[in-house]
Amino acid sequence: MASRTIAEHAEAVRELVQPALERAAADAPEAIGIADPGLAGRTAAAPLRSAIPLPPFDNSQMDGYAVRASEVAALLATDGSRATLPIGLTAAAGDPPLTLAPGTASPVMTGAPIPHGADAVIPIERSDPDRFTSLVRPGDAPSRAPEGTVSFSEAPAPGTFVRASGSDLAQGEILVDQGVRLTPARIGLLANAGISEVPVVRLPRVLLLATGDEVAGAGETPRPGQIFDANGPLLAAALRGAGAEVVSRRVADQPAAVTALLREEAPRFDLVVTSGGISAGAFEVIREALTPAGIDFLAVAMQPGGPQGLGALPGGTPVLCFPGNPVSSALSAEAFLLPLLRSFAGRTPRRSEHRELADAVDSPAMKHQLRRGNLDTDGRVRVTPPSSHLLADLAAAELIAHIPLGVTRLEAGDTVEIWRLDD
Ligand SMILES: Nc1nc2c(c(=O)[nH]1)N[C@H]1C(S)=C(S)[C@@H](COP(=O)(O)OP(=O)(O)OC[C@H]3O[C@@H](n4cnc5c(N)ncnc54)[C@H](O)[C@@H]3O)O[C@H]1N2
Ligand code: MOO
Repeated sequence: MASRTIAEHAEAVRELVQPALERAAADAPEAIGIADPGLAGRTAAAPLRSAIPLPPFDNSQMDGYAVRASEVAALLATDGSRATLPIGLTAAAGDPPLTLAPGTASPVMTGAPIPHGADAVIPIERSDPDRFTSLVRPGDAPSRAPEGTVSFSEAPAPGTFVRASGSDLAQGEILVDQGVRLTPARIGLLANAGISEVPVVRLPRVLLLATGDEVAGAGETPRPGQIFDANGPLLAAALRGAGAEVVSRRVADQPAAVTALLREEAPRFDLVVTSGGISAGAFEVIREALTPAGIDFLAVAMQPGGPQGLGALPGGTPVLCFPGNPVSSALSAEAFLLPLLRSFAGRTPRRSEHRELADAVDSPAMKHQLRRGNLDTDGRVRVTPPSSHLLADLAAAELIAHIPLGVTRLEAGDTVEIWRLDD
């Protein structure tokens, strides 16, 4: 069996899978409602521009009085310490804009349209009295008229506490560009501009096949010798988390059953991922079913995750075959597939850092070793044992430490590359 480096196999997987992802991106976009939580994390399929300026109209940044700055300045120039103005009609948020009568100050609430004629807002706490004494809105009974006066001791500069129309985004500007991932803030921005449906790139569709007669599904009663399926749910979660739509199937250890299932179902998917049944045993269902179809089974110089398979199925759908040990399956996805899906979904790659090891680590000379671990309180890397059935250790890990090919031992204090498993 030929043995490849992680980088070489990652490149082979990229060459196989990337064209399928690109075909998915070229498909007709899906429209998702702006308030649908499923919009989060999707990718915009077209540039979206704002039909309106944001904010759409000049509005107040404070609860206070809308004034003409020049009138307040002129009164202060005369009196020296106080500018006193009759109180005008009140502008509340949601009201249509009113007109500020000359020589008056209008109570205005945060978010309310700045009255025509006003050009500044004086916050209520800088007004005398520092509470509203007369609040009459244009729609109130005709018999009611605003009463009393309000005084100010400072003249605001024009524009003070006015949120100008278009100051967030001008009309016609791009809200979200094509290919951009829809974060909560971007969804909020689109909503603010009145977009009700967003065209998004359809998700890559992955058929996930967990094999193994020893594997019982959730809710089943395992027979003696059986274990519960960990890889199906683990890989489904990993692929979904990286931005794929996943359909999971379990199949008996019969090559004919695998072949029939794939012939029937694979053409509807962008990618097939299998777990288990690919190594040197006597009953390697995936290897037996797919070798005649030209799928390549090989060894990557990597532990865990050494045995791998890849190729295109007869209908053209690419298939990746991961080894059955749960940690091997998880790290195969982590090393080869998730980076492609994350990048397709507009996500940043896993953060890679270099950190000191807390303890010495041994590693086979001819393999990259991917050890799971955590940072200790001094920020040094502490790894767990290497066996690929230790799923509880992976579940508790915050990082993967990469001990490169050719390195047999790293001492405490040596630097090691880590990938952070933040999300
Ligand atoms: N003689 C050799 N034996 C093995 C070799 C080898 O080179 N020579 N490689 C070992 C390595 S490394 C790995 S990894 C495994 C890979 O084997 P398979 O991909 O064929 O996987 P299985 O044999 O089907 O299963 C391995 C292991 O994982 C458990 N498993 C499988 N599916 C699931 C699942 N869905 N959920 C939970 N656990 C699962 C399965 O019961 C086995 O214990 O081969 C080594 N052997
Ligand atoms: O490669 Mo296996 O994945 O070491 O356990």
